[in-house]
Amino acid sequence: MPPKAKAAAKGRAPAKRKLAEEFPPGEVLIDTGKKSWKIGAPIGQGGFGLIYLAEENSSKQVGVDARYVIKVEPSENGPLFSELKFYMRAAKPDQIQQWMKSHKLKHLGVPRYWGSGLHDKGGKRYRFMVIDRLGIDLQKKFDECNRRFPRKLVLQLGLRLLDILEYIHDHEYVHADIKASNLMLSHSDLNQVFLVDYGLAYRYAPDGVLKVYKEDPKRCHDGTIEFTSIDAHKGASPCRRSDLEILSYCMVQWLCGRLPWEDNLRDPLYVRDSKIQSRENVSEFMTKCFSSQDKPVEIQKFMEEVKRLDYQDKPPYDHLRSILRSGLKAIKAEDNDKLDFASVKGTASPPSQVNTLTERCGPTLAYPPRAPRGCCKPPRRPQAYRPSPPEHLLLMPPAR
Ligand SMILES: Nc1ncnc2c1ncn2[C@@H]1O[C@H](COP(=O)(O)OP(=O)(O)OP(=O)(O)O)[C@@H](O)[C@H]1O
Repeated sequence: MPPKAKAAAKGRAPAKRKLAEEFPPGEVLIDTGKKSWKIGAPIGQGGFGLIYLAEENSSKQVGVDARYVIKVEPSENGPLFSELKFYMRAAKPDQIQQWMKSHKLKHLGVPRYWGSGLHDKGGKRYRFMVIDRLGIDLQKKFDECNRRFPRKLVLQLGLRLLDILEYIHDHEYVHADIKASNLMLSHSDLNQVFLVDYGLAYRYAPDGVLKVYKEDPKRCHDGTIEFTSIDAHKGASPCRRSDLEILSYCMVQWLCGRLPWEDNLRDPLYVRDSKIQSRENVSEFMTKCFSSQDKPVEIQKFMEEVKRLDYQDKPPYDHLRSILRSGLKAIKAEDNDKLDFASVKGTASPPSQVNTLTERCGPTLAYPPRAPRGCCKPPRRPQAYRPSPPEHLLLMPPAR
């Protein structure tokens, strides 16, 4: 059981992290490279901090079409610090540009990192990070589409994610929390999708040295319960195959609306065992999720391929891409760079239950919290369990 859940089970409230207080529009922050940034309206709230619209500092106010956002957290909070290290190591604009050129990609959905620093206000110290401003997240799109995405769209999203994962894996990181609410469309181009929230990203191969498999009972079930990998359920640090396993659960949920274990997310051992059973018999798992005429053969092949991977294996990205492309071919579609979110005809799946880890850790709110049209309650957003980073990490100087 994770520490926070353990505290809750014993009737103690989990230790609360401080939220950044709201800065007024016009506040100027200076990053470590001496570049100054002006803050606009807050547009998002995560578990630990706020996200503001931002622009390079000038005499103008920051408008609604700002190109950047600034994520701010009290400096002693760990999550932004770990995320910042990922961005500094792997998301510099030149680095991404070079990769896109060498891999002949028109788009790579990793938000660019533009700067970071510390800002003092009212006797308090805040850490901030400047990244690309993005638009709507795919969980909202999924709910708008009656919790089903068309097959073509799912395969296209799978292809985009394979590009993203190959890039971040090549830069020594795994994401470990892929899900619709962590996928956002570009603010200016609704055909571009980005993977965000690197708060749980893990450096699985520091300086090229792969971590070895080791189960830690204190870390069991890290991630978002419905999608997290079997490795994470067992308390092992996430690896490349974990990201691909999570992606396959996401694709299945987007296609059929609901994963078989969503009826009992309160029981992490039940979820773990259901996933282990599914891996042992992928064909039976597919039968649980799809009717015989709707069964996407390519997803089954994808899962069989992922199942073959050992903990330290490098995934066969090209082969996995070719499996998803064969699915597009089977429905006479091609990957034409357009993401079409038209709803799928059919019955909507009932909303999934709230998971216990979420309830115990306390949900994070969208800012401002918004209900979908015709609904009085916001739909449940799958929540990640975030372990506190070790103390020594909080004291480390930022990565170069
Ligand atoms: N680059 C971005 N551009 C625009 N909005 C963003 C961006 N990144 C995040 N947001 C918005 O801010 C909200 C909070 O994002 P953040 O990454 O801080 O979340 P978090 O702390 O990881 O918590 P959670 O995963 O629960 O949302 C997101 O839900 C999203 O609506």
